[in-house]
Amino acid sequence: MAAKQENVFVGVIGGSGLYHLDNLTFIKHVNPETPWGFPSSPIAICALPSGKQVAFLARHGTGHSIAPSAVPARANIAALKSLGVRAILAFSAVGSLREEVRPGDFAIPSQIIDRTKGVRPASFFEGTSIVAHAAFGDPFSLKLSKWLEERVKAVLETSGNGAQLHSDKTIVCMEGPQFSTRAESKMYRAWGGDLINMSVLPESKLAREAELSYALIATATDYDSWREHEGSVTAAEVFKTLQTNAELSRKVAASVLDELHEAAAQGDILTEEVGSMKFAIMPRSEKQKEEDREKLRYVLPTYFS
Ligand SMILES: CSC[C@H]1O[C@H](OP(=O)(O)O)[C@H](O)[C@@H]1O
Ligand SMILES: Nc1ncnc2[nH]cnc12
Repeated sequence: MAAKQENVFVGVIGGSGLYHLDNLTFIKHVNPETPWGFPSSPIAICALPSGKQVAFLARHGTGHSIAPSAVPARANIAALKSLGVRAILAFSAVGSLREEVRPGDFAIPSQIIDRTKGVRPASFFEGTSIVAHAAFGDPFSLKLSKWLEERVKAVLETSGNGAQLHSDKTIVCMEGPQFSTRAESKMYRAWGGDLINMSVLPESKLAREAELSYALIATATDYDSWREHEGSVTAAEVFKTLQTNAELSRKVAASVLDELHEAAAQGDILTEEVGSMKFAIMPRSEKQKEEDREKLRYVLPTYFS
């Protein structure tokens, strides 16, 4: 088990365009080797102006060298948990499937539609002799997401660039790396999808298995490929807004992390995830291999000690 970092209760996962929280004070890098390998890149332990510390992880690596399908999500979540993280604030650059969610706007989704292709290891229990079925009806931490809404809205209102916050949205997670066809984009809208990305799964599933609170701040960069009289999304289009969104994301992070650290330390917004796996894991049997129990102890010490 990696060494817990004294008083690090909040982890931030940066997506495309957000590779550093350079408005915070860098302290050190830690690079825990987990039973599922190393995280996308060394985790930066950063200090807030108050001195409180947070962990920052670049989902695609700081040089954006890791494609969506290859993100070591199990190592990322396990590494953050091993540091003592209890709540994860994840950022993601997303496509918008709704007119009202404009490029430059932010959204806090509440639901996910899985359009990944099953090529991403999506459970810590995969390949072990232990079976577990995590509850995932509400894929994001309801209390953490609600807690974030007003705070993120307040930052956007003072940002001056007209960015709005949209809540209670459904995000489609596709495999990629190519963007959607026009037909797929329209299909996702018909299914009730509001946003689209390539990275929220299995990250959110693994956070739930590890009993971590997890919320996503989606930052819109394009209208995907559903608008009749417009070109379909291109990386160039996405890149136009990435930096502006990243700057605003850093302001959001700097604004909420101090209070979130305190809340996470006290556990008052974490109760819904802590203990959620207690009845999800099949009862112990002689068929469960000790080496598998040891592996899972890394993320769920309560149940496998
Ligand atoms: C650069 S557009 C596609 C790419 O951007 C998003 O990454 P993230 O969610 O980590 O911000 C999307 O999921 C794709 O990985
Ligand atoms: N249109 C899109 N589809 C998938 N992921 C995205 N990230 C940003 N824009 C996207």
